[in-house]
Amino acid sequence: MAQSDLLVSSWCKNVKSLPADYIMPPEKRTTDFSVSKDIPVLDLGQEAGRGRSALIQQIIKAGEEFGAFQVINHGVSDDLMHEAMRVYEEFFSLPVDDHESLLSDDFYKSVRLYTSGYNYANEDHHLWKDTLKHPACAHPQDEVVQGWPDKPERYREIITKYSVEVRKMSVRILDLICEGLGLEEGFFRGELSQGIGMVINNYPPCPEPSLAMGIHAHCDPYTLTVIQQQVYGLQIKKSGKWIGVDPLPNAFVIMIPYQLQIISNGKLSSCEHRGVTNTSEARISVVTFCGPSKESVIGPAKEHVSASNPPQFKTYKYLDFQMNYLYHLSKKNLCNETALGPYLL
Ligand SMILES: O=C(O)CCC(=O)C(=O)O
Ligand SMILES: [Fe+2]
Repeated sequence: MAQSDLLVSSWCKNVKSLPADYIMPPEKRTTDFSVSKDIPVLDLGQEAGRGRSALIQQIIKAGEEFGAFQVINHGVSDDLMHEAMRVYEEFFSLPVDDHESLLSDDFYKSVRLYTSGYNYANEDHHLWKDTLKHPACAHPQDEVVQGWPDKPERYREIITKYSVEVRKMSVRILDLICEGLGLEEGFFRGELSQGIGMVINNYPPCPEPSLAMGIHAHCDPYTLTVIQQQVYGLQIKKSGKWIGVDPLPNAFVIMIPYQLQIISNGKLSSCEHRGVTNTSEARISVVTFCGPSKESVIGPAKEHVSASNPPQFKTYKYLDFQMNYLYHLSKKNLCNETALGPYLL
């Protein structure tokens, strides 16, 4: 079948029940769709005034307890967030012919539109989503923009602005985390946050959400994950229980990925998360991340290791971590044991 015919968005309107290969086995289904107000909502505006040290404490506490928090007053304008979401709504509504050049089943391609998970051909059960991924840009002049979609017409203009602004906010949050963890100033600037990218997921309305899955439970491999959403669907796991993240207008969800857990020697928890679908509204999640460059050497920071607090993780090259992560993702057995196991001491 042509790649374009596989996109969920190209055929989902014609089905009233879930095709057999989208029905998850019972252990992979989700029965809990409740939204929680517990996940901390932090006001980044406090940074400018006397609230800075309180903000840092709130970030570290949320990172320890939830591995995630939401931010408001973060410096990215409401208009730009709105425009970016509009661009993605338009992108995923384009006729499939306009997507032809982006569609690919080669998971090594840096710019790629694909359906379901990382490796469709190898899946027993498909995910109810289509995904676009590409590198992000840190400056308006970055050449990566030339490889991005050129439709809708405003794509490159709006997403360049968005990517630059979200990157600024991410570096700001990483600086606050750096201070909260007592690391050397600028610890995360440079190679630990140089690998930057965007993943945009489109989950069309689904006839049977309790049998389907949007995205399986996982932790991200990166240094920091930023998510924009306006429809409910993101859930995080806390103390063994799944809780839904309330989609607040103009807020970003910030998630702690594996590298922050490892660098902080387990003080911060990486956030296990998954995506569920709903019957009535398409959901788009705009994920912007920063990760280490391939050659970065990573391990618990010296400030978090002592005789009474021995290192929990080995020191490794990020490329090695990433390859191991992708290997298990493609083998359908990605979980904390397989992603972190080889790096545990
Ligand atoms: O759709 C979401 O909110 C989560 C997406 C996600 O976890 C990912 O793309 O890694
Ligand atoms: Fe994720």
